[in-house]
Amino acid sequence: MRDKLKIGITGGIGAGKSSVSKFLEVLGYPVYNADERAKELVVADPEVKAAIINLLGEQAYLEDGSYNRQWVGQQVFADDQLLKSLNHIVHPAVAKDFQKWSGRQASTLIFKEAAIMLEHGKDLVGVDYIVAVVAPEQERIQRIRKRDAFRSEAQIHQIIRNQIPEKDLKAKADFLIDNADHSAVIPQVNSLLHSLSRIIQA
Ligand SMILES: CC(C)(COP(=O)(O)OP(=O)(O)OC[C@H]1O[C@@H](n2cnc3c(N)ncnc32)[C@H](O)[C@@H]1O)[C@@H](O)C(=O)NCCC(=O)NCCS
Ligand SMILES: Nc1ncnc2c1ncn2[C@@H]1O[C@H](COP(=O)(O)OP(=O)(O)OP(=O)(O)O)[C@@H](O)[C@H]1O
Repeated sequence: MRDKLKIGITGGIGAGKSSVSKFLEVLGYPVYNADERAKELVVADPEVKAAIINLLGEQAYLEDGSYNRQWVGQQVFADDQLLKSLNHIVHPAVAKDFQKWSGRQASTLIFKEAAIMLEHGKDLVGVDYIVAVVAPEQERIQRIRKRDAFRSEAQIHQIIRNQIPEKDLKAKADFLIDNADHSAVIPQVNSLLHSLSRIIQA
């Protein structure tokens, strides 16, 4: 019997990580959203903020101190090296923050949602198993065009190019959730929870 099981939820842009995470939250499970927390930490953590300004310049922040996401996104998604350097600053801070957060959770089963996960390995990300949410690339592009009107189609392709290819994601993940437009996700999440509860009780 395990005292805590940490599960990573990952997937490419528009695959449906947040939709699956929201469903888990509705069921009462704690979910740490790494993408959201990263955007808070780049403002709240003075060391992270200084390192980002050193990397990208003052323009990374707006006059009111908020993170200039749109501008930063334009810079880093078009430049692999710059994205790597930004990851190098942000990811260790997120890993530390996740560790603190998980220590505060009473639940046996907790989740961490993040875009970047299999690129780093389970140990570094601090999870025991990884769930990949997948959907066909064309459907993902259509969803993002609808959700993020400010993003050009070129940027969506740049982001996809910077994420792990779906065939590698499928091969490396411990569990898969197929979130194609017409697939039923809720029964898959229920079956995942059933498998995880068996692991906890083993
Ligand atoms: C580059 C930033 C400013 C863009 O912000 P913006 O609000 O425009 O986009 P958003 O965060 O919604 O991301 C858009 C898509 O790109 C994906 N994405 C985000 N960061 C990365 C990354 N480092 N590598 C690959 N894909 C990424 C997201 O999952 C999403 O699918 C922001 O994503 C960022 O600071 N990323 C670096 C930190 C990071 O790696 N976060 C994710 C995991 S901790
Ligand atoms: N099965 C589905 N059919 C149609 N639209 C969907 C489906 N699942 C999610 N969407 C929509 O697609 C968009 C992307 O979903 P979601 O935000 O959950 O993906 P994500 O993997 O978290 O994306 P990102 O990496 O960009 O944060 C959202 O607008 C969501 O409402």
